[in-house]
Amino acid sequence: MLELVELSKKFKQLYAVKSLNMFVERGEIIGLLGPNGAGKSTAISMISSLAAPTAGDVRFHNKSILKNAGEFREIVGMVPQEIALYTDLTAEENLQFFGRMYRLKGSILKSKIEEILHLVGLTERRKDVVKTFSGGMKRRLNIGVALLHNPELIIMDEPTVGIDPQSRNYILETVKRLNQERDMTVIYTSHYMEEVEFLCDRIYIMDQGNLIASGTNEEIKRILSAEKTILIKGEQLNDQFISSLQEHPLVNRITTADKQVTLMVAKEVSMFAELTKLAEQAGIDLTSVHNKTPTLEDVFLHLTGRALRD
Ligand SMILES: Nc1ncnc2c1ncn2[C@@H]1O[C@H](COP(=O)(O)OP(=O)(O)OP(=O)(O)O)[C@@H](O)[C@H]1O
Repeated sequence: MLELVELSKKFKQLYAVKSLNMFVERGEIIGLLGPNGAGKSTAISMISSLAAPTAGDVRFHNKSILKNAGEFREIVGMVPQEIALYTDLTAEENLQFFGRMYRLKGSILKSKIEEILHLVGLTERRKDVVKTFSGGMKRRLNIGVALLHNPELIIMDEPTVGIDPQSRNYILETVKRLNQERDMTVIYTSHYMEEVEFLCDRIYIMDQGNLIASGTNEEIKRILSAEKTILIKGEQLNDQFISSLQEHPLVNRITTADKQVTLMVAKEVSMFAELTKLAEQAGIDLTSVHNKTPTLEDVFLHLTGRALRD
């Protein structure tokens, strides 16, 4: 359905996106995962024909969208990171306004608005002006606007950043429903790996403009088949303990967070006795040590040596 071919965008000396290849089949939910600045927004601005590539092509049903941007916009819905709504208008008035821009009118527009208000859970707040809405409600309405013209493909740029957990769950469930009930194809960007794990059939992981891994959840996690992750918890994990692990020959990688340390070691390595000894030497108590099921976050750490949320 959609194919990116060696797609690149350069800003002065910096490649925001470098030679990105990607394909999307009809009915898939594709995740584009990466930390801030990875190039996700730049990639989807090119996909939605809002920005011109420096090199490469975007093909939709085998046709370059670079030459057919107008036609392509009719079949794609874009949910930008920034909220694009009129805050002095009500939810319903916003939908009417954007609906007319898509040349919808009369009873068709009316029933479409009913359907969308219901879909994004805002029927009861339809008459309220948008400036009284929470961040999550604004984002839900923003998604509604992108769905007005029945797009075949919807592209969402980090739609859950900075909103309350309830709205976040609502949005995730709505995306799933759109996909399952209406066979909508979705490209979903995020730096939350758990969202992408929950939603997506296939995932592309980007870092600093480059594609560093792609595949299904399981395929990507198989990258870690030679390693395992150990999660260590303790009340006072001091500098001595952490540096003894950083310098340890059996430890491939380490990340630290409040009261916990995560190690990546070769699959066959058992660190238990070693950890007890190092804790004793550092004069601390460990509250728990256990092997962790790998996550996409671990894959990212493995591939880049940095945490996804740095
Ligand atoms: N218009 C621009 N001019 C110059 N540099 C830009 C421009 N837009 C993006 N960049 C740079 O390109 C890189 C990729 O940015 P982009 O916004 O695509 O990343 P992202 O993965 O979407 O991150 P975020 O989650 O913060 O939106 C960054 O280094 C950014 O500073």
